[in-house]
Amino acid sequence: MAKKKTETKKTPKKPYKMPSFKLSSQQKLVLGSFLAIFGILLFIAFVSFFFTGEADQSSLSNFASRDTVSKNWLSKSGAWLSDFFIHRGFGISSFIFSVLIFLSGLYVLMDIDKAKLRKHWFWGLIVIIWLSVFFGFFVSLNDNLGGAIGFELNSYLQDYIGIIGTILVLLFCLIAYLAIRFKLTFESIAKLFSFAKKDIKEEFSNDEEDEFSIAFDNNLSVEAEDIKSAFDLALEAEDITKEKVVTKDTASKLKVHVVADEDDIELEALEMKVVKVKEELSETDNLANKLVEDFGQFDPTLELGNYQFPPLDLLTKYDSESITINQEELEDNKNKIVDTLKNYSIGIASIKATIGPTVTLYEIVPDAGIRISKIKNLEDDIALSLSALGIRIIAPIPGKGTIGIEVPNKNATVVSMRSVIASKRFQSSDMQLPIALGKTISNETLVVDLAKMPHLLMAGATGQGKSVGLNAVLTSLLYKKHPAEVKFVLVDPKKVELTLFNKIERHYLAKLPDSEDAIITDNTKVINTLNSLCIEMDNRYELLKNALCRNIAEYNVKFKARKLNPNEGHQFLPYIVLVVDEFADLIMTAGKEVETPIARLAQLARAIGIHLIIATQRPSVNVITGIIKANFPARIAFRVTSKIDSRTILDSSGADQLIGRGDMLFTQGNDVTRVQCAFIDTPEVERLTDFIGSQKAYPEAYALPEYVGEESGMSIDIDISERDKLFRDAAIVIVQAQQGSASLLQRKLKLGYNRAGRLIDQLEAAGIVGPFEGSKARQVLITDLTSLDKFLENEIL
Ligand SMILES: Nc1ncnc2c1ncn2[C@@H]1O[C@H](COP(=O)(O)OP(=O)(O)OP(=O)(O)O)[C@@H](O)[C@H]1O
Repeated sequence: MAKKKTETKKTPKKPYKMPSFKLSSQQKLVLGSFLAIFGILLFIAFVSFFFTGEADQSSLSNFASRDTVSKNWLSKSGAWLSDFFIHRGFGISSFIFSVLIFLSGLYVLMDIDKAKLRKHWFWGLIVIIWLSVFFGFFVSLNDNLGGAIGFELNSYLQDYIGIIGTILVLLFCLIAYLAIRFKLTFESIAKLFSFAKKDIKEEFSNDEEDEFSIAFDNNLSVEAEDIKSAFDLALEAEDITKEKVVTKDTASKLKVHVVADEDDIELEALEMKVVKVKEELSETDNLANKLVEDFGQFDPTLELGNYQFPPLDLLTKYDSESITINQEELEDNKNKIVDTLKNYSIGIASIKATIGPTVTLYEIVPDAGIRISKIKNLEDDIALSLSALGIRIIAPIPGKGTIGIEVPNKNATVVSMRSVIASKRFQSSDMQLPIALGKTISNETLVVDLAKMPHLLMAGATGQGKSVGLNAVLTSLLYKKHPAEVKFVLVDPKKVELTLFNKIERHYLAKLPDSEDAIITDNTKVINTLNSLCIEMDNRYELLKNALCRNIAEYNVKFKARKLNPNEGHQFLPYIVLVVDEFADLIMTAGKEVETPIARLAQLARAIGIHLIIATQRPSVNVITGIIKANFPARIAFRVTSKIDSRTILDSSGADQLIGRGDMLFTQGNDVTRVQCAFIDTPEVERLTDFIGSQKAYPEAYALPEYVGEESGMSIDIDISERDKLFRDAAIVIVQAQQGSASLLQRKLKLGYNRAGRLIDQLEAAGIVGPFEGSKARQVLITDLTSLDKFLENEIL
């Protein structure tokens, strides 16, 4: 058993990745034209060699001397190269080299998929060798036909298998080549010979019957009618269901053997071979393979092919970055912890310190028999004795069997954005949406995948590092993702926090088609954007459904492999990250109208690549509601002022004991990790957005689907005859209460939300209530019941 366990623990070896050599467009132009021209030069030199080769023999030995003259059209170099390739190499087949080199140049110039080029080289080399061995037979005619290599290989083969053997080996190679390269089969050769036979058969069959190939026994001619009915009979006998459509293709492969008696034309036996129809799917597959072969995989980054990812230098290196170990402080804290615990008669078996960027973790193993809850209760006493804020006791540390006491360092170190972006963990991560959040207490960079979270909730009191945290998230994505791969929808009611990202509007932002600003600062517009995202979500689900994919990653892989037809609406789908700063403000002003689409997106959008990040400085239960919490398992808590706030965010206390300035607790649903958030200052964000913004961009920001909201003043035309039966009652309720709200109708008429909503729409169309006004109830346009009666009577007239 034990052995088994150790075996399973072995970490799998990482597959070796080939280094990729990506050439810039300029390099491609230089290399491509060099190869193409070199190919042409070789060709000219080779042609010339057959006229001037003999005369140039003597010049070859004096290549270095300037006085030696060569007759080759490309002079001494031409003479030398053609002697090397033709005379000493592969003979006449060396011409293929010049073609292959020229072709390579074209492939590089036009940036065509290299897989096809490799194929050309592979088969080209095989043909070169075969031809030179073949021409080796004719060395007596001209030794340049097969070249030295062809001659040597030929005579080598002859020494071992003789002339006949060599010819047969060459013949076999030729057949193998034709079979593999041109998919030649024995049947296709046989087909060539069967044309004459077919002509004879056609005499016995009319138009329909030439779909069958018929073999007659006893050379008997059977009427076409009979054959057809026999065929039908056979279909019935074999109980082939009607749905099985036998295509013309299949039918042509059907063979009906009819055995008939000499005097009687009755059919005795019927043998039928049904060839299965090829699945339609594999046909698109083959087409896709061919497309990929011809054009390579679809590259979504092609439109901004020259886009340069931001360099690390844009981010600042801070002086106080490296952790300095203050031995005195460590010793002092240790003594205080030990003494305090001793005062409560808690003995310690061992103590260990791990120094993090902002806090040091003291891990203690208490003496046997000590209750853990006893230590946990001493939190305040230990804090008092250490005279420090932000002490957190983790009892026990999950998975370790020790008790942790986190004590803030006197001099906290800054975790720079630069250091986390430069970390190997971030650079080599192959996550879909990697985010470098900061450093853990053991000083390791914490990199998480937003796509897996799948949404993130950030909360904390004001001034504790939320905005910096949001910037860190956005920066991580900007450093790792191409503009084609991710789009942001930014909502910033504070109007100042995210403005810098305006510069990258046409690279990375998404917006509604008719809106001017990509960053949404107006709360009423947020509702439109959220609803538009819901439409985008529904559209994407439709695309995924049609493509038979379960998630966006699968879909994009399929699209890149050219298995999805853009004419059917398929397109490469970028991830969409919705960032809402100050969520509380939104909920306060728009309430349900915001919560409903947010909840819908949070529940459903994970598979189709829409991820939400919402930040709030007011972590109260009416902002972070149950529905929001249920859909945001990944949460970040910066410092908050009360235990209740901490519980609201994390479902546990702890955030109230943080020290601020980016000190945070992160959870993805289970363990809570203390992390020092990476710090990025406004000038750094500015440099970053300037760098990206100065590059070539898309003509427009990514367009979200249009959403026509109720508040857009669109008049709803509803036919009187289509009105709800309760229309009159609803109108009376509304006019009596002088309050146009759907919830009032729900209560008074005991209706569901949808029906009440429809009634309000109809009342608006009739002109009884005014248009939608955000969170306020609609205005009632009719003042009393008498006017209402008159109004409705006039309507009927
Ligand atoms: N990760 C960090 N490392 C060091 N200092 C930080 C960090 N994060 C924030 N700070 C400090 O805290 C200050 C406030 O941060 P920030 O503006 O992000 O707070 P906030 O929570 O967004 O506040 P508000 O809600 O008022 O916008 C920053 O100016 C910075 O000095």
